[in-house]
Amino acid sequence: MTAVRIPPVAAEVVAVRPGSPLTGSVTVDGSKNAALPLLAAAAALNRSVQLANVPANTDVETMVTLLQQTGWHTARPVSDPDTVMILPSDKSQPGPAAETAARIRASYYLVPALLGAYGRARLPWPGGCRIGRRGMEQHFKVYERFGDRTTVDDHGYVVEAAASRTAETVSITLPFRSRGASIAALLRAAVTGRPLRLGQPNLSPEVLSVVGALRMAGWECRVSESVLTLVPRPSAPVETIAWRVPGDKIEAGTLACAVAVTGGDARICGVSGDDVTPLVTALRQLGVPAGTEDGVLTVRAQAARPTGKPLRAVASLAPGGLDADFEPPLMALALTRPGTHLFADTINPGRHGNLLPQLARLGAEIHEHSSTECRFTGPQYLNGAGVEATDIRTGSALLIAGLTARGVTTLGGLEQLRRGHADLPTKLHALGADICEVTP
Ligand SMILES: CC(=O)N[C@H]1[C@@H](OP(=O)(O)OP(=O)(O)OC[C@H]2O[C@@H](n3ccc(=O)[nH]c3=O)[C@H](O)[C@@H]2O)O[C@H](CO)[C@@H](O)[C@@H]1O
Ligand SMILES: C=C(OP(=O)(O)O)C(=O)O
Repeated sequence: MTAVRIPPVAAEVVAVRPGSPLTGSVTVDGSKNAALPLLAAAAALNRSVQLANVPANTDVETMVTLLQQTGWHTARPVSDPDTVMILPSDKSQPGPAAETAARIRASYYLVPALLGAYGRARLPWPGGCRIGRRGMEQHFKVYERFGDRTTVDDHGYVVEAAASRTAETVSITLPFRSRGASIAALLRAAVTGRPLRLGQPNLSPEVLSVVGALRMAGWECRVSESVLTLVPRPSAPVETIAWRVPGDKIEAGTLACAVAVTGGDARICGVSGDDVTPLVTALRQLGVPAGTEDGVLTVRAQAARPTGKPLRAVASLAPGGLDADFEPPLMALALTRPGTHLFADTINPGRHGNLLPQLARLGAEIHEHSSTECRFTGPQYLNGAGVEATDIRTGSALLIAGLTARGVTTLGGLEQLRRGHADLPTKLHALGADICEVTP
């Protein structure tokens, strides 16, 4: 199959089939799930921020549009299109368009910036992937601890800023390590200037990149597993701040699983080793040699020795836990490896409901113990079929499965895949995958 590069927006499906082992070197984009809160953090500080390594996926474009709709100015230097400048709000814009905000889950990161600029935030319920209930009650508890008022209705929610100002420390302990609620607390503290003591914080790389950004903006931040504290420094710097979006750990993990499934050897560049440690552990458990050094994730599946050991992939919000978004690509890989493997994701309770029926179309036999836990025995030999990217990671997992499924696999629903990855098929092609974008 000839790989033809067509402008992404034109393709209706991606076709993929087995070919040679993937080899070579590829660089990941900046992380979508870190870029989204960093863009919102820039708006919350209401200072000039230069954010580098911003990925060109559609969720990030949506967030930039939301900033523009709510009065922030954004610019991309022609010489460096991966950099976005975010400039203070002119406070003359209407609120975000509900239909734009409803396209992504992460619109909730904008609440603190909107409270700082307008004293009020009205947003629709989180959109994005349909992967189960996405509550916000912990976000609301955070805002209420800052004295804000929250109200909800069928369409969404309203947060109104506290009427009175105080410099008192805000102390909150989260009942579970929610990433979204942790970032809400950090950004609300940044807007109000109030010291924060956050118990049971989420310490994922995405939260830590916001912590790093606030430190650069002059905040003192201490982090331990049990508590995170944030204190404003009396004389914070005022010039433009330069932040960088970390490399996309999930894109790196996805490419690593793709290389491994084909028995290839490749270098995946631009990602912090710490961010992919749980993924590397899972690859090794499946007998795939993998390691990280100096921002490069190396996979040497040509030397793989299937272990037959069971993989227990349980998504977790705990520090160092397996990010739920690593699970779908790992599942596509584990299907081809000997052993009886268990996958559980209670963080995104609708994910298995998306992914498993699509893998079944390729002939996968997976036993569902419950809606969030399943078990299967590999190796399984899949057959190409027409499948749908019903969420971002289901889409990327199906591309990995298509690299081994006999015949051709065609993946539709590309708008989901592109929400999270600007050009995953192009990166797979750069490693030698037999993949092409097809327009009718
Ligand atoms: C845009 C983005 O970065 N999304 C990621 C983020 O989601 P998200 O920001 O939703 O992750 P959280 O850690 O906040 O939430 C974990 C789970 O708890 C639920 N919850 C959260 C807060 C709340 O007040 N009530 C509530 O029910 C969420 O809907 C989710 O099902 O982290 C997840 C893993 O941690 C990833 O799989 C998502 O890809
Ligand atoms: C679930 C994801 O995204 P979102 O929460 O933005 O839909 C994801 O990034 O895989």
